[in-house]
Amino acid sequence: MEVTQLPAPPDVVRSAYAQLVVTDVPRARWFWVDMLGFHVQYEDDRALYLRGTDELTHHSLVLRAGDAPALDHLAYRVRTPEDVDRAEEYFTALGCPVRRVPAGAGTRGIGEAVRVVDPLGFPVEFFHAIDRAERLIQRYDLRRGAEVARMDHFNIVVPDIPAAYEHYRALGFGCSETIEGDEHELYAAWMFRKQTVHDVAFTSGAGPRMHHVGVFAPEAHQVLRTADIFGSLRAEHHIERGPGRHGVSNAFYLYLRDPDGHRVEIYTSDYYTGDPDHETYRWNVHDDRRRDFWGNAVIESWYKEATPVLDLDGRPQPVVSAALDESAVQVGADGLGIIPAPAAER
Ligand SMILES: O=S(=O)(O)c1ccc(O)c(O)c1
Ligand SMILES: [Ca+2]
Ligand SMILES: [Fe+2]
Repeated sequence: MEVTQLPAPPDVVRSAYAQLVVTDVPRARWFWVDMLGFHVQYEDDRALYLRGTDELTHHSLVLRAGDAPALDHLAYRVRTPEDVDRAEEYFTALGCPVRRVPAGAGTRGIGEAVRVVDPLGFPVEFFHAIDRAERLIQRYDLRRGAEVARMDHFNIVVPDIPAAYEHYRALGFGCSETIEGDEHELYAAWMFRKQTVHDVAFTSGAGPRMHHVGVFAPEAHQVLRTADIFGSLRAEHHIERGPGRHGVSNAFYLYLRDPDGHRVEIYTSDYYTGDPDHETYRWNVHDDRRRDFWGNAVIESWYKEATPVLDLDGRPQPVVSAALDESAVQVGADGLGIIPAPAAER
């Protein structure tokens, strides 16, 4: 049987923005602007267009009003206007739902774009043109809370990690780290186009669902200060996991849940991955330093809870249950309270 050649994939530069549905815009503004320190590039009573201090383009997060919390779409910036056409051709050839979004007809500040439901069931936009924005990098007088610098990555919940890995490999993403079983079955993977640990990562579970957006803070100090601020304001119930040091990525982290339950990670101090022969670092699922380098337990809600995603017409996508469940793997302190015997002294 003739193997049909897929057209060239779009040249993805980076994970660029997420558009989330929130049920109360003023409450979301308190969390994402007042507490995390995102800058408001544009707002009205139905939506907030936000960006971090280092971001020179219109936004990296859109919060729009809706009846139920959901991911409206993830968006990757592509290198050229022609890559928007390549995205249309590539995902059409894959048999995915594809919709052209003319400049001005979609998300404010974004030019010509293509939206697809990708093979993993996620609503994803590919765009090149985005409005420039005022340089805020050295406006220390405007920094607040977590002092969010930029959007760093998307983490998505998928029932089939190998399928997600193959899809993003075909899009030209590198793989910086994985979590694997004793027979090398894939439990999680971190993949990149920009030269850091990841633009996208996969958590095993019922999907398609969005696990979290990861936002970069300048240093560990901001991560700790964020936890202190939430504590000071009797908002500590928004803290879900951390602060801590990741095994995978080596980043210092804190996970929060926003008023609609959307998960956000305040993340800093990962590493460079830009050399052409960069090698994947592989963790064993039984290594209890993989998710927290100090062995702190991963709270069950972190594995189980995630945000529903919409199709191109705004309808919630049905989810498929996972093949592998990392939280069920009998490992050290991951919520099972079983402290392993000390590893043999090296
Ligand atoms: O918990 S993990 O160390 O696996 C991890 C590493 C990097 C991330 O961005 C993350 O969300 C989770
Ligand atoms: Ca553990
Ligand atoms: Fe993350």
